[in-house]
Amino acid sequence: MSPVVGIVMGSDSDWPVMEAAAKALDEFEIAYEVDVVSAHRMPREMVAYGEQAADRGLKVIIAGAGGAAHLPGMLASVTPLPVIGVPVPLKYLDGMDSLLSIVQMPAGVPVATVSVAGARNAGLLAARVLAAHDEELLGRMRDFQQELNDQATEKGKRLRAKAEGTGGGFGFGN
Ligand SMILES: Nc1c(C(=O)O)ncn1[C@@H]1O[C@H](COP(=O)(O)O)[C@@H](O)[C@H]1O
Repeated sequence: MSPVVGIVMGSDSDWPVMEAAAKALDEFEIAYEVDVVSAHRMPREMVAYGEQAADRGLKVIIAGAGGAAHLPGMLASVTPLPVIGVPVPLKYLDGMDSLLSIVQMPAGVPVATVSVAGARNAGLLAARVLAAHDEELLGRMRDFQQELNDQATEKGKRLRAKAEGTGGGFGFGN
């Protein structure tokens, strides 16, 4: 299967965070590619990647970067595809620098920014974008959401049982 999602990052040091996006796509059996593409360190290659992405068959780009994280925004400026930005936290500033570098895009150049280190949600959001035009994938996303619902309900049940054991505990669910 040829990749429909491009997962790119400013450095291979971002992979421990970005891996969660790949895992989410694996769960939905969505084909993706992974690469290092840095706006700062390899600007010409970055522009080429963004310009060619749609013609190569990609439908969504997930771009993660840390610090002065210009990669997601720069990619969004050269591709018509949806770009999801992942702020990668570095040693200093707890990812606030990455978040603010990605989230405040000028009007006309959107980047869908997820939370700091929120690569799993980036993968899930990419799956939802693809599911909008894919009934089968949409069904799997619904199943996934039901599973989340069931898990949360189960957690509530366990918590109430535990609280009842200590003399307290009540809830609206049964
Ligand atoms: N933010 C960017 C960009 C960019 O935005 O083009 N290129 C690399 N980087 C970031 O620099 C950090 C440190 O990289 P190194 O670990 O290679 O020194 C990484 O988080 C990377 O995403």
